Amino acid sequence: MEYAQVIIVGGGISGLAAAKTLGHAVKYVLIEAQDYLGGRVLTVDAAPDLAVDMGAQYVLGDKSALYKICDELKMLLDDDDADDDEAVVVTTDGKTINSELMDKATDFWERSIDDAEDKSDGQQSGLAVSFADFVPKVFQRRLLSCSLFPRELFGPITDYFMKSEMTDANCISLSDLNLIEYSNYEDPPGEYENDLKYTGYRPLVNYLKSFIPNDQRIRLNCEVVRVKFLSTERKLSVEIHDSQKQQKKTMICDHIIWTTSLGYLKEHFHRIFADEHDLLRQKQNAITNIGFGVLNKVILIYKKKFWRQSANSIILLHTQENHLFEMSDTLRQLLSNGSIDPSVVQEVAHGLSYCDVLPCTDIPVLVCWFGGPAAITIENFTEQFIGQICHETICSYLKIDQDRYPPVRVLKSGWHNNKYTRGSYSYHSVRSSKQDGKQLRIPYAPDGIQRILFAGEATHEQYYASVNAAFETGTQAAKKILSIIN
Ligand SMILES: Cc1cc2nc3c(=O)[nH]c(=O)nc-3n(C[C@H](O)[C@H](O)[C@H](O)COP(=O)(O)OP(=O)(O)OC[C@H]3O[C@@H](n4cnc5c(N)ncnc54)[C@H](O)[C@@H]3O)c2cc1C
Repeated sequence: MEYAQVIIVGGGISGLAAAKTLGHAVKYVLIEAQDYLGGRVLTVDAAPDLAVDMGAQYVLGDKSALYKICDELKMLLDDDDADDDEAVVVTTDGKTINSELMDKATDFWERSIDDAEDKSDGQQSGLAVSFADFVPKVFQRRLLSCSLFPRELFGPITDYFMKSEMTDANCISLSDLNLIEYSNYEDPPGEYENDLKYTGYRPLVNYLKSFIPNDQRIRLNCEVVRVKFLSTERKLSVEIHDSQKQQKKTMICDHIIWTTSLGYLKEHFHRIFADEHDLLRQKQNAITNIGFGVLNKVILIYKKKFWRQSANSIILLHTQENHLFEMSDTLRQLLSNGSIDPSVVQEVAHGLSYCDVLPCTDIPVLVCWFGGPAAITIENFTEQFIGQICHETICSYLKIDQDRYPPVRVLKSGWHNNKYTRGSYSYHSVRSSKQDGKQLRIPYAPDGIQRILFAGEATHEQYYASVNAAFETGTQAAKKILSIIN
């Protein structure tokens, strides 16, 4: 039976950072269920000289260890003009809203979160407080107290901020987002969001992979399906399913660094560790309680820009609730070919509130963000169909003929249907607490020695849900193993 000192489960940023840290001296193998390395960091070629990220897109915190590496790899966009750019804010009937008004609303939203956080501090401890119970109400009171905002915009602006928050926090609904834990969240140190150049995150994955001494150490298309501690031998037995060869194989090791997503653990934890009752007991609540939501992108690539040259984003304010734009023949055809209920068009159109203009390229690219239930809906239809709805929604709000500038390519992510991810990243739900986070991180030591170390985005204490979290937890788990081995 093949033996390795360490088996790393998962070849996302956490697993790759662990491999880099273990270095040449340790005999390790990295097992990855999919056919590529990077996991939720997935860069695809969209056009000649343009790669786009279907997962993580920003480097968070310009004082972080991860940022330093990305900077050295010259991956970061040095966008001096970015400060002059602003959002195009437009309503259903094509009215443009002054972006300063949106800035004011953003300030109100942020202050409402602060107020709500202070208020929730005073709540009885142990009582979970949902984001939805406080923030939107406080926000609406602020809008009411300010004469700048027309009454008819209260609802659409609140709806926009709620959708943005659902997208950022990546929760199923704001009623499920734990306000107390939300306020305890700390961003990676430094400037929050930093854009990447046209190469996306790819150079980071290649850089981390370059530390793996030879390809024998990487097993792609291999899923770890069962783990058992052999108490007599004091070793771990790891059953692996190779989906290409359609073979099962068992390996033996001393330690595991486990980096799979929380979404994957929610589905498979009990099966994989069925023999390890203490471990099941230890982590069951954490895995059940901590939230794992879905965030998806639809990327529209155009030949020509049809939005304002200096716009860095497009915000759609849905001022007419049940409004549906006049569909083009192309969209009608796609609907009837797929026998699709037209209500899907409405759901997707209403779910779209925010698009980024990709700053790293002269090619016109819009990144449309979907959170909450619409993020799952869009996974069930083709790129062409969903892309066409996004395109026509944007055109209808901007009052542009939808046939004049059709997208030349559409890309769509599918993080929920990906069976090795089952969503995008973690958040604290109203059922979870700091204690659950701690339980998720705790290593498993059946014989008093830490045998299975848990790493990955969701196990970071402060800034879970980020690439930084994946990188740091993978690095730390490997350092811990080095200290045990040596
Ligand atoms: C749409 C989207 C946008 C995001 N935007 C940002 C952003 O802008 N900035 C940011 O910092 N973060 C962002 N994130 C979050 C960031 O991508 C993740 O936090 C990070 O990449 C997680 O890395 P990881 O190594 O912990 O997990 P993963 O990347 O999920 O790696 C785990 C790996 O384990 C593999 N695996 C699963 N099960 C098994 C098994 N049984 N056996 C073997 N292998 C297995 C999976 O295939 C996967 O490759 C975003 C995520 C998404 C989805």
